[in-house]
Amino acid sequence: MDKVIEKWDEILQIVKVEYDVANVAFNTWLKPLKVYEVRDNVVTILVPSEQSVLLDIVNKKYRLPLQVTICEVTGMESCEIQFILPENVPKKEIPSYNMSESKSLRDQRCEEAHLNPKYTFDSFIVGSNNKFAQAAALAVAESPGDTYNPLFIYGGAGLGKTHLMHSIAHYIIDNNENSKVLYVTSEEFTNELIETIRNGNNSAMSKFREKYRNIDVLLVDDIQFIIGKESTQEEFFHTFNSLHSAKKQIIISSDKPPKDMEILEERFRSRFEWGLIADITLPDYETRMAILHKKEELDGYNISEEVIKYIATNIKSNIRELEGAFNKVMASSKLEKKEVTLELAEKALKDIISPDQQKEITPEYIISVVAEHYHVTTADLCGNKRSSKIVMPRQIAMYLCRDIIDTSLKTIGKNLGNRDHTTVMHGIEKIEKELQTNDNLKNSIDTLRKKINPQG
Ligand SMILES: Nc1ncnc2c1ncn2[C@@H]1O[C@H](COP(=O)(O)OP(=O)(O)OP(=O)(O)O)[C@@H](O)[C@H]1O
Repeated sequence: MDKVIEKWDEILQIVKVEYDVANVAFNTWLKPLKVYEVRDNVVTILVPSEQSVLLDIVNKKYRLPLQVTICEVTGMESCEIQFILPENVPKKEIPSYNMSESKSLRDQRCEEAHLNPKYTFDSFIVGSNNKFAQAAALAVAESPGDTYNPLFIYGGAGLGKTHLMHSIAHYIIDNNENSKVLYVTSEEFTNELIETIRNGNNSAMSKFREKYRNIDVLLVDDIQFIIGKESTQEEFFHTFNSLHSAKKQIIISSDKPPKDMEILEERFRSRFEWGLIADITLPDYETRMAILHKKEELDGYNISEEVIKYIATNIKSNIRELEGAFNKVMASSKLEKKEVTLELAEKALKDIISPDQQKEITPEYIISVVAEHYHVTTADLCGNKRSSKIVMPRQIAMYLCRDIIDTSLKTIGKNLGNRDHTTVMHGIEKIEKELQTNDNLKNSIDTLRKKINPQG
C-alpha cells in the first residue's frame, strides 16, 4: 500500500497529462496534495489549506481522476479517496514534508516581504496592453540591480501594477536564496516614518533607515501618494540614493509617468527616469477574456462562454472591476441557488454595467475601495465581526460615505449590513475624533480619498 506514497509524484503527473490540467491549475490544486495515509483501500489525502472551500473544489474536480490513476499505477483493484484538511489531523501527525512545505522558508520570506501569494508571473495574463511591462518586469526579476534600475511601472487603477510588482518579488525570492526583498505601499512607508518620528529617538530612526537601506530589492507601490509629503519625500530620496548606489534593485509604481507627475521635484523625476519606464494600458477584449478564463480556472468554476463574453464586453476600464463583476455573478448564483445564466449575470451586474458607463461614486463603491485597501472583504465590513482589523475599516467606510458623498446615516447603515443610524453616527464621530491626533489615520484617509476620487 505504500506504493501510493512511493508513486505519488508519478500519479500526479499522469493526472496532469491525462486530464489535460494546465500548469497553474496543477500547481494550485494537485501539487500541494499529500498522501496522509493508506489504510485498506482508503487513501486519505491531505489538502494543505485552511479553507474547506479548496477541499471542496479539489474533491469535485480531481476525486475521480485521482481514483482512476491510483488504481492504474499501483495495481489496486479499487480504492476510495478521502480528503482532509490539516485542522482535522492532530498536529504531530501531519507528515513532516507537509509541515515544512506549508510554512517553508520560502513562504516565510514571502510573508516578510508582504507579498500576496496569488500575484505571480504564472497567474499574470500577458496581452498587448502589458506585454512590455511584463517583459521588463521579468528581465528585472532575472537580474535584479543589474540593468534596469529603477524599474518604473505606471498605469491607471486596477490594471495590474501591484500584481506585476509582486510577481517580480516572488521570482527573486524563488531564485535568489539570500536576497532580502521588501514590498511596501508608499502609504505604509509614510505611516512607518510618521511612527518613527513620533517615537522621537535616534535609535528608532536608525532602525528605520537600517531596515530600508539593508535590503536587496525594494518595491514601492503607488509612489504618487508621497508627493507633497515633505519628510517622507526627503527620507525616500535618501533611501533611493543609498540603495541605487549600492546596486540594489528599486521598483516603483505610479498612476502616471514621471514626466506627467506635476508637482514632482526634479531630483525625483530625473532619478525615476534613470532606469526603465514601462506602462500598462487598458486591456483589449482578448486579454479581458483570457483574464476571466484564468480566474474561472483558478477558482475552480465552469461557466458558459456566453456569460464570460458578456462580462468581458461590458467591463473595459479596470481589471479589478472585471474580477469584481465575475465574483458578483458567482455570488449571486450561490445566493439565489441558480445556475449561472446570461439572465442571472445581467441582473447581478445591472448596477455596474450602466448604459453610459459613467462611474458614479456610490456608498457601495466606497465600501469596496476601503475593503480592498485594508485587505478585508466587503462581507467582513457588512458583517458582525468585532476585531479591530475589521471595526476600524468599517468606521472609515462610514466616515468616507458621509464625507465624500454626504450619504445619510440611514443609507450608510443599510449599505453596511443594516446597521442602526446611531451606530453609524458613533463610528463617524470616532474617526473624526481620532483624526485630530492620529497622523497615520490622516495619511490613510488622504490616500483613500485619492483612490476613491482620483480627480477630486
Ligand atoms: N494581466 C493580468 N492577469 C491576471 N490578473 C490581473 C492582470 N492584471 C490585473 N490583474 C488582477 O486585477 C486586480 C487588480 O490589479 P492590481 O491590484 O495589480 O492593480 P493596480 O494597477 O496595482 O491598481 P492600483 O493602482 O489601484 O493599486 C488584481 O486582482 C490582479 O490580480
